[in-house]
Amino acid sequence: MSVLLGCIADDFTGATDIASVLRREGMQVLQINGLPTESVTYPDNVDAIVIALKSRTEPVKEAVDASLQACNWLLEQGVVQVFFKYCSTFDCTAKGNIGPVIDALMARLNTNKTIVSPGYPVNGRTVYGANLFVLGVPLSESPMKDHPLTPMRDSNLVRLLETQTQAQVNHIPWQVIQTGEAAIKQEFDRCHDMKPTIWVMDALTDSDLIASTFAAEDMTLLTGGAALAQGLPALYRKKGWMTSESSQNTFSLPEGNSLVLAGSCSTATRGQVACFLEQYPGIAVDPLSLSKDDKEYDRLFSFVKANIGKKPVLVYASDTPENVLAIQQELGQEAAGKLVEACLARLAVDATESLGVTQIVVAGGETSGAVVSALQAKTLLIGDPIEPGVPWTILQGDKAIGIALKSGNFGSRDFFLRALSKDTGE
Ligand SMILES: Nc1ncnc2c1ncn2[C@@H]1O[C@H](COP(=O)(O)OP(=O)(O)OP(=O)(O)O)[C@@H](O)[C@H]1O
Ligand SMILES: O=C(O)[C@@H](O)C(=O)CO
Repeated sequence: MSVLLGCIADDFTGATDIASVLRREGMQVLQINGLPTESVTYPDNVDAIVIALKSRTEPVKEAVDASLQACNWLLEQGVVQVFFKYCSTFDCTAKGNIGPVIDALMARLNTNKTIVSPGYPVNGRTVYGANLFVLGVPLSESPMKDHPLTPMRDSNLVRLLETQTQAQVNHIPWQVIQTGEAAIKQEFDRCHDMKPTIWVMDALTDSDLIASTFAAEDMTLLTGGAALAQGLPALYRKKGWMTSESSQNTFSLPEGNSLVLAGSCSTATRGQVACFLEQYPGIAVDPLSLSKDDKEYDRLFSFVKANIGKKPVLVYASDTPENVLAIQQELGQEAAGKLVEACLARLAVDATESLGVTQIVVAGGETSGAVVSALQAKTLLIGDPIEPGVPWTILQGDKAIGIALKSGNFGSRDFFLRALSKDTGE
């Protein structure tokens, strides 16, 4: 059997996150950026394909259509399970897109049951009593309440989902989950409803997540954060679908200059920006000037040009919630986001074309989507993780470019420095 698992990720950092988890557990993984085109080919030994969409904040219909197209393509490749990967902080808007995409995928896969499990213990995301916690703080009291695009103001996953899905939403408490696979299966079996049903799964530890995937072995659709996927390679080995560890991709980062582009305004990214600036040069984007004419872009590019070389350079739009709000009130939330994303994406293209940049670290999922799309690489090869959930990858395009896509909230304070001092491969 070849491709076993097909993942549909709603943003690009989320895609490299789940790809990295599957690779760590011994799968050969291919990441496709955007919807696959006819020209996409892959080796026979690929076990899992991750399709990176930029559907988290798109209008519902567009997100559903793109997810269905991705699902159809994955089914054509013969996958046995489909995994809808969303953020471990359940990032969504009031309208979706998590619920509507799950509904559409359930209908497409002709199934009436799935699970929702965003927990990611190693990165501090846990679910208890159907409430999502970030480093022990309820989601709605965590910095996610001020996210520029998807402010999360409710921590209860059942309540959040009920406003977004047509399905029945049930909950399996941790007291059941921690007793293991058999008890969880009994919970699933108690439901004889023909109505589509989603179970929100509590998860405090990796073992809880692994028990959940084993209990859900017959479900054709799984949904959750990247950590939920960690048990799948072992499950597939148990079923005899995967016999051994696949040979892994090995690569060295291409020699050249390094650029860090930060479009995330998360607390973690702002700390990483401050840490980087203690040692290396960086420049802040001024979104208001950017909205007026090209002078702001020229200022940023000139700074990068003047400073890049032996040292890495940082360009960041990351700012405090108050300042971001002020910019959004002036320019509009979506327009401000797109403007900043387009600027950082343009810098990535110009720096790789004319400043010898071959290593790029991007912070932020939407920002990563914009940068990778602008670099026009259809596939990514996944390397070793720099920190949990953030691997180095190599863009498969005309030029070899190493790129690390860091989820806004991930990484330690010195993440950018660690990323740029680390080579990858086996
Ligand atoms: N100063 C700013 N003013 C307004 N919008 C900004 C500013 N800086 C960044 N943005 C926008 O905020 C959004 C941040 O989203 P992004 O997904 O890149 O980061 P994140 O949400 O922290 O990361 P992740 O999705 O991986 O958790 C982007 O659309 C970006 O362009
Ligand atoms: O799950 C996470 O937190 C990340 O993979 C992500 O999706 C950030 O955008």
